[in-house]
Amino acid sequence: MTKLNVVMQEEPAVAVAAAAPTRAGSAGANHSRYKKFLSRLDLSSGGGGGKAGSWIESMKVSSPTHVKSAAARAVSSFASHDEQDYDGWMKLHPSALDDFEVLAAASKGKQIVMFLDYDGTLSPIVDDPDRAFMSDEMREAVREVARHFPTAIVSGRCTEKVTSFVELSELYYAGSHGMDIKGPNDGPQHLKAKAQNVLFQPARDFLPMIDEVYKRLVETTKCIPGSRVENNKFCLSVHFRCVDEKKWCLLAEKVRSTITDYPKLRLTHGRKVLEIRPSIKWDKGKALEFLLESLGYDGYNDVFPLYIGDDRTDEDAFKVLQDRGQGFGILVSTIAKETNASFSLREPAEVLKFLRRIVEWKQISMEEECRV
Ligand SMILES: O=P(O)(O)OC[C@H]1O[C@H](O[C@H]2O[C@H](CO)[C@@H](O)[C@H](O)[C@H]2O)[C@H](O)[C@@H](O)[C@@H]1O
Repeated sequence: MTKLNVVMQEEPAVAVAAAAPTRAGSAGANHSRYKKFLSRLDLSSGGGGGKAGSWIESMKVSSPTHVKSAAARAVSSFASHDEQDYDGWMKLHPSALDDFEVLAAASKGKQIVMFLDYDGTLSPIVDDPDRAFMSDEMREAVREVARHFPTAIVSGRCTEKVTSFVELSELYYAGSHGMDIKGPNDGPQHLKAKAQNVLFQPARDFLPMIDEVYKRLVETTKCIPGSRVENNKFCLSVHFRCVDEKKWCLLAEKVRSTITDYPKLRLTHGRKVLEIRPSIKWDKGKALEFLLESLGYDGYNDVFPLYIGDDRTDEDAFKVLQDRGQGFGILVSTIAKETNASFSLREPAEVLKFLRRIVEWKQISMEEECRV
């Protein structure tokens, strides 16, 4: 994994503190507030802590005083602001648009299977999670992708919610961070036939517990303006995007004290969101493997999975691809971040361009094959 001047997305201030002394004052304040917030969660110990020690670790890595790796120093020694750091990072994680030909050549003769995260990948990040709609252009691009390649949406949201946003019945959906997998109801015949078998819910036993914790969290956090608890069926999201930073520690404390009573749950985090989920060995990476197997591609060398995502939870899927040496992960990010992805795209608008490009490329390849 590349070690760089790593920052956690949604914490640009930390990066700024490292790179732009002029803004270091407010960045430093932000950073220490965030550290306090994390320590309130006491994530490194049991009682719902789970793997959150790695969360604390990533805070340390993103700290301005963290000693950079040799690679990071080589890349960023000349850097004096964020954009230069990003340019260095881009050399290691090139744009999937600029290097499209490289990516396409690597997939030549192989079956591409497309995996797409939803929030921050297909739809822009907005304050209200209920209004994170994808554009009609994006929907059309995903529809076209699914006409050419088996396609799955892999999201932290519950399957019903993300399906209602995407509105394409020909896709696979792996909601609740991959804990609720459904096959297409519609679409090309070859997908429909295989999809009949696809319905997997490894955390079914947790449903009553998740419901109970949801009610408790709604109650305990209601005094914190802007906070919001989202029931994602097999997991929960506690949003703090609209919470005054001064109240983050209080929110953290309330979440921590609630889930201490549930040692079978663990806490992770995403973009201004705390995520509570069952402590089972299941994540977006496992969901990707499950879907590849369901599609009949297990042990099949000529498959080329592409996974596009923006969040920490997508790293599990990038890691699976890296370990299998198959396909590529593409990270959506405007900042340099530690990642297992090979390529990058800056934002959903670039994802749209990439999806259109890959369809166009596939159509041209098919025409060429017909001519031969
Ligand atoms: O795996 P994803 O599809 O990326 O889902 C992850 C979380 O996404 C949503 O929250 C994020 O997007 C919201 C809308 O733009 C934003 O307000 C929030 O701050 C982000 O964290 C979703 O609401 C969560 O339930 C998902 O876990």
